[in-house]
Amino acid sequence: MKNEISIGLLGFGTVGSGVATILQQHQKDLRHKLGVEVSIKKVLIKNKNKDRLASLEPEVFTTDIEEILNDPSLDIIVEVMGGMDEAKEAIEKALAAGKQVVTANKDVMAEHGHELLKLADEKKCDLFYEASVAGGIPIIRTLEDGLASDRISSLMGIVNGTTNFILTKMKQENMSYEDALAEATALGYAEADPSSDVDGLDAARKMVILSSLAYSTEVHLDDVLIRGMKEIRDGDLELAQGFGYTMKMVGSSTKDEDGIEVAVEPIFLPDSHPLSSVNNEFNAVYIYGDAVGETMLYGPGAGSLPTATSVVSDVIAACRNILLEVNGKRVHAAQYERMIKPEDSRYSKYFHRLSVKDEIGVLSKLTAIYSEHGASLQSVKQHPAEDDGNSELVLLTHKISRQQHLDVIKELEGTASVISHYRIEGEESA
Ligand SMILES: NC(=O)C1=CN([C@@H]2O[C@H](COP(=O)(O)OP(=O)(O)OC[C@H]3O[C@@H](n4cnc5c(N)ncnc54)[C@H](OP(=O)(O)O)[C@@H]3O)[C@@H](O)[C@H]2O)C=CC1
Ligand SMILES: N[C@@H](CC=O)C(=O)O
Ligand code: NA
Repeated sequence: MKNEISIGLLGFGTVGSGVATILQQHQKDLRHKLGVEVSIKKVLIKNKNKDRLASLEPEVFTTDIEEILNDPSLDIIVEVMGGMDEAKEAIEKALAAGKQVVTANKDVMAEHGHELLKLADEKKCDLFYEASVAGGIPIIRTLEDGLASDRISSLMGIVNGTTNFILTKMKQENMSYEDALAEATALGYAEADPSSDVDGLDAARKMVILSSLAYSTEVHLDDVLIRGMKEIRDGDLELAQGFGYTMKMVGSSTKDEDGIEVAVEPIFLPDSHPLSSVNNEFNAVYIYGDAVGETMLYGPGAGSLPTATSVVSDVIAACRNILLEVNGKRVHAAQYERMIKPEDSRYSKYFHRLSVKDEIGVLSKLTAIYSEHGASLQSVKQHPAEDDGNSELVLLTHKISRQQHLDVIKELEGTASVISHYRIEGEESA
């Protein structure tokens, strides 16, 4: 029986230093929970001269990844270095060497998770990745364990802390997009390349991970419809508010007999929707299970200690399995064939904001386009003409297919200029 479990930590930045802090500060509790000592024996860094957010003995640090991956005394490799190829290779090597792996890397898990989990199964090793989605929220564990008895039919989440922080600051404090992004970066929420936050890729990766798990099928990044924050125009947040909606960057996925649809986009959420009041860097995931009905998990989606909480919980799970000698026993193989829904069977209400020449007959020309495509309108609002003789029209549709929405937008371009358009969440009565 082991009396000590040793960790090799790949990365000592925002998350890695949080992992060290929690392991140090909660050492007594961990010893009580596990009955053994858990300690960090080696840490990979790039730059030996950097100031660190947590302190460890200087001799644990190395810039040579092989020194960690080839160390037979290490039981668990914690990958919090980020990036793609090197991190993926490190996870593969660690699994090949029979080590348990914990990662916070959604880039790797979204794009290579299926093959890495298969490798973990073959090598009878654990590969845990709770921190990869919604930092401090135990969402992976909830889908794998808490809701294991149910069939999930939809998931909706605010799964990117940076974009939620930016939208909150813009709405509540009238902050500019640039200032809000700079603050999110300074607070350690944004990715090394924040374009993956604001362009929706980070959230899309998280939705791939969640949807694959929730529906027990392979979901690929190409399957996700992605629209980023660049689609948002000045005045859109206020317009949303005027109609009783809140603009949020939301990841959504549903499964029915036509297949799965997954999207990440700025959408209009009714103010009464539970996700509308999730602000700043907080995340929340709203789940609908056939048996359980609605549930929602809420918490910090990014940041050093919240994310490290999930990483260390995965370490604890791996330690328990080591002590019971049951690592690598989870079933990861997908149960269902991958089936993605076509555009013409994805239904929603839409918001269309147009700029039109303020002249006689323009409104009837526009509404005729909607009728031709079988898209019925819930409301039409016209704003007075500006000095340039153009006025703005805001149209809300009833539920139409995404294909109808795209066809209408394309055809409108001859008669009007489309300023912005968004999906509206909710039923007709919202
Ligand atoms: N920050 C957050 O809130 C969250 C992050 N994540 C994920 O966690 C992972 C880590 O993120 P975060 O801690 O923010 O990243 P940081 O950039 O803060 O830290 C990365 C660490 O890895 C080290 N590192 C990176 N590449 C190399 C390399 N090639 N060789 C040696 N060392 C290397 C860096 O070394 P050095 O310090 O010397 O530069 C640094 O210590 C990422 O996958 C991220 O997506 C997940 C959820 C939330
Ligand atoms: N950049 C990410 C960090 C956590 O995954 C975010 O903003 O959510
Ligand atoms: Na999580």
